[in-house]
Amino acid sequence: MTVSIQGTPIGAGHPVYVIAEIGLNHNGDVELAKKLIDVAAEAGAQAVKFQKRTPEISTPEHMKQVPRETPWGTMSYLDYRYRVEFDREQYVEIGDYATLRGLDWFASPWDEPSVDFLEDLGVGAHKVASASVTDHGLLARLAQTGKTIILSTGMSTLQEIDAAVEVLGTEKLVMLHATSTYPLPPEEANLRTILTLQQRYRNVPIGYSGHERGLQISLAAVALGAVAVERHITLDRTMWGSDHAASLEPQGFEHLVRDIRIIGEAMGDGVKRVFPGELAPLAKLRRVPAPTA
Ligand SMILES: C=C(OP(=O)(O)O)C(=O)O
Repeated sequence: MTVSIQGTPIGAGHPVYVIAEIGLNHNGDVELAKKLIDVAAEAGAQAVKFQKRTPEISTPEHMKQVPRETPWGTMSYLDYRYRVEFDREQYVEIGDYATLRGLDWFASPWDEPSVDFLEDLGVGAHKVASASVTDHGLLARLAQTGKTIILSTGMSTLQEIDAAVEVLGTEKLVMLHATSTYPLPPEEANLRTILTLQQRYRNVPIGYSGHERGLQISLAAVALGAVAVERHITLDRTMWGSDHAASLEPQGFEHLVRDIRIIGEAMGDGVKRVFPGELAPLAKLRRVPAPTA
C-alpha cells in the first residue's frame, strides 16, 4: 500500500521517505531553522518537520509554572514554550524556504488550533507525535483535513494505537514505530515491532522515528522494511535545548541518508535470479554446469 505527500509516494518499492525533524531545535530562531533546512536538503532528505503548539492548551497544567533555565533567563515552562514558537509570518518564511530547497514541510500539531494554523499555511501532511496518540479530539480534527497523516507510536500500547487508527482511518495513514526514550538505548528500540505493526496494519506503510545516538538502529529499521525514517537534526549536539543531544549533526545526517539509499537499493525485490554481474564469475568458477532438463 502506498500513500503520498505532495506527490511523493511512501511505501514498499519506493525510496525510503526521510524526514528531518527540526522540531524545536531552531530554538525560536528563523535563521537557525533555515540552516537546518539546508542540512536536510543537502543530505537528500524528502521532508523537514516542525512542532506546532498553542502553549496555553498543549502544556500540561502541572508543568506550566515549573521554572526553566533558558538562554533568555529563568522563566516558567509555559513562557519558555511561547518563546520557542514561530508565528504565522515566520512559518511562511521557513515553509517557503523549505519549498525552495525542494523539500516537503509539515509539523506535528500538539492541539486542535495548531491544526487550523497549519491548514491555513497549506501544509502537505500532518504528523501525530507519540504524546498525542490518545488525543482523539486532535486525531478527529486531523482526519477531517483529508491530508496524509503520519502517526508515531512511542509510549503507546497496541490497544491505544488501534483506537487511534479507528479515528484516523487507514486510507491516508503512515505509521512510525517509535520508543520515546531520549536518547534511546538499543535494548528499548525493539525493532521487531516494525514487523508486528506490518502484520497488524496490513494496508498501512510502516516506518520508524528514532531517538537513538548514531545511525545503526535507523539503518536496521530500513533493513526490516521501514518505508519512512524520521530523525532529529541539529547543527551542534551540545546546543541548549531538550532534543539537541539525541539529534544527528549535519555529517551524521548526510551519512544516514546516504546509507538508507544504499540499503534501499540493496534490499531488491526478493525474486531469486542470476544477475548479469554474476555471469563472468559463473563462467570462470562453476565446474559442474546445471543438468539440462
Ligand atoms: C515528538 C514527535 O514525534 P515522535 O513521537 O515520533 O518522536 C513529534 O513529531 O513532535
